[in-house]
Amino acid sequence: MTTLADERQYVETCRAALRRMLESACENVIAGEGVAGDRYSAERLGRHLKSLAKELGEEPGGPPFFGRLDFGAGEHRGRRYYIGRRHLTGEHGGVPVVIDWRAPVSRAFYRAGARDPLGVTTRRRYGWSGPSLTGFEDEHLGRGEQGGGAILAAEIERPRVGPMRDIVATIQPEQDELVRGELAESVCVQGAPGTGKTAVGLHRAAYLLYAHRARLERSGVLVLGPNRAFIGYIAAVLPALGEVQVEQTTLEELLGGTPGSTEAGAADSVEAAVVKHDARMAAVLRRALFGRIGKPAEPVTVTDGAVKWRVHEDELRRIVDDTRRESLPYLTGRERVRARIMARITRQAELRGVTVTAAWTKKMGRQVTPFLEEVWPAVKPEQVVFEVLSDPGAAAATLLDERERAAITWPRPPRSVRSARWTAADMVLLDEVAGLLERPAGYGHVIVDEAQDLSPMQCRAIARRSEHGSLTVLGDLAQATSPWAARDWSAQMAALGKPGATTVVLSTGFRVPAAVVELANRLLARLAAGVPPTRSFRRDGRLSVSPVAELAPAVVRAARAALELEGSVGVIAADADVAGLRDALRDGGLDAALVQPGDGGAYRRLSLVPASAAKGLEYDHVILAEPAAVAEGEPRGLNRLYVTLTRAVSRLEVLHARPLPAALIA
Ligand SMILES: Nc1ncnc2c1ncn2[C@@H]1O[C@H](COP(=O)(O)OP(=O)(O)OP(=O)(O)O)[C@@H](O)[C@H]1O
Repeated sequence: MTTLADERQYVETCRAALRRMLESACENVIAGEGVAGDRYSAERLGRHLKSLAKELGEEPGGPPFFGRLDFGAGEHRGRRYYIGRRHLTGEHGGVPVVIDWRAPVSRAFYRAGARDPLGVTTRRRYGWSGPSLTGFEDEHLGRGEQGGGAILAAEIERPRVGPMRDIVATIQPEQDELVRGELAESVCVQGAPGTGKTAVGLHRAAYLLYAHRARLERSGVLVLGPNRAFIGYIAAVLPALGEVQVEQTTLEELLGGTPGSTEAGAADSVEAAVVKHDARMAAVLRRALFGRIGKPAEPVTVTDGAVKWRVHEDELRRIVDDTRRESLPYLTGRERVRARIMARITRQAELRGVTVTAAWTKKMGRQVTPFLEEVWPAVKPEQVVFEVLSDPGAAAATLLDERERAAITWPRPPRSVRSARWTAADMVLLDEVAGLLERPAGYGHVIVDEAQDLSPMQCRAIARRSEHGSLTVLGDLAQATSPWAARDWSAQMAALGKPGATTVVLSTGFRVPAAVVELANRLLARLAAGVPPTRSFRRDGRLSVSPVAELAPAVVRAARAALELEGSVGVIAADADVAGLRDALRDGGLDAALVQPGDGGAYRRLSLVPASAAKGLEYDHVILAEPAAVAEGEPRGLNRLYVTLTRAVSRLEVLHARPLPAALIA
């Protein structure tokens, strides 16, 4: 047994360890900069040490640990470990004073229970107020006692005041199993709102980088979210865990679009977008690209000045046909044809006694280019998509019906490729062609959030980048709002290139209070998503549903009252109602940040959120203005309503001037 005073003393030991690590990292930066040897490794070492020094320097006041394990049996019998966000090295590089939460021994902190204590006699959790240790709670697992006490509940129920934070202190066993899953295994997580899918995905990235650092630093880890606002919300979690090398972006940006550019630029009709996102477009584009390959009709002749060498058209036809059958990327195939022609020419030259040098081969190879341009022409993705959207006739015949072909045809084709304005769906088509031309560089691991909304063509873009890596796919079929959304996970995982991947269901919610969950669950039957209802971990929270005479003044009053309380406030409304509410809030003297999908946004206590941008976000207090308008706003309006009902952490206030949607009335 240790007292609070002992534990506070240990905090000082940890802070001293942190200071020592910082000093030695700074010294090493200086030493590292003077390292002899090659400049590349000196620079790399310097960069690594500098970022370590910066990281350490940024966290001197933070809690150095959040838990403790006392082992009474097994490999660690008689040992005590403090668990924190990072290893803190002991004096003279001795036993660490704090163990990283990702280390193998820390697993017991998350998984041990009274039924299977994993050798742990006591698990201790600490409560902190800023940098000060305020208390602790013990579970004597060895004596069969288990129960998340007040500290655990307080951490899960604390008001949200800024962007998303890490959950390392309170990861639950079913979440931990996913976080520490094998790198090679792709997994799909179906989870109700607030079950921690996003949190699990981010912590999994941090865990994998710890467990497979060398490999993943080379191949890369990518986190894909639905929009910029969401990425802005989650962006600080991984850096807070010491991981700054994970690329976090939206699919749109990954494929070369700039945030929000498509809203400002060209847009598709729903009909056109639905066809462009259909898997058959992959076959259309393949045909449009590979249809360029022609039949050789004349021999290839090259000369070194003295002698002419020739490859006959029959031979050329065989080369082209054989290469086509190999199903290589288009440009690789083109170079393979060149190499095979050159092999024939080289053999002839050698038989004639010519000494074949690299310069000779290069010179002859260049003379094959006109033939290739004729028979296997180089092309850019823009050219292929331009042709298909100008006239899908030949490429789409038999693949798309007449109406579908008409839907994707440009009403007024741009004069040239260069003047074309591409829509978001076109960017996916361009990426498909780029992938047919050359294989893109992939990632070691890709984490895909809100994956239920991905189209078959978007899935292919991700599959191309994770062909040799693995995937963590996170989503909720009940929150599917796109016209092409997934209906079941096995098909979606197959589209993502990982057929047969396991699907794990999470159903305990950590965000939404029980009363709010009960209201949202009423919609589930109507959504026919085949997912189980959520159970809430939380017993706190408040729900009110109030009819009002006039919406805007009621929203302003509610927002003003909510700002008196602690935590963030989000006003969520149908997209069409946002402009009016914005004016009303401004006239009422309230400064609300407008959340836009394409914009990472600055954090303010009061946010105004169009329903279409609410996915993945959360606010302590949510004012949902006119649910009927949200439900009517789009074909999958009830799914959208389900999303908006599940954004509240502590309080949901539903205000309606019109009758509530029938599906919401029990
Ligand atoms: N084990 C946990 N301990 C503390 N907080 C948790 C835990 N798991 C999840 N949370 C919190 O619950 C909230 C919801 O988590 P998260 O956003 O990851 O859920 P989600 O399943 O992605 O939700 P949605 O489907 O609505 O996007 C977050 O604030 C997260 O920090």
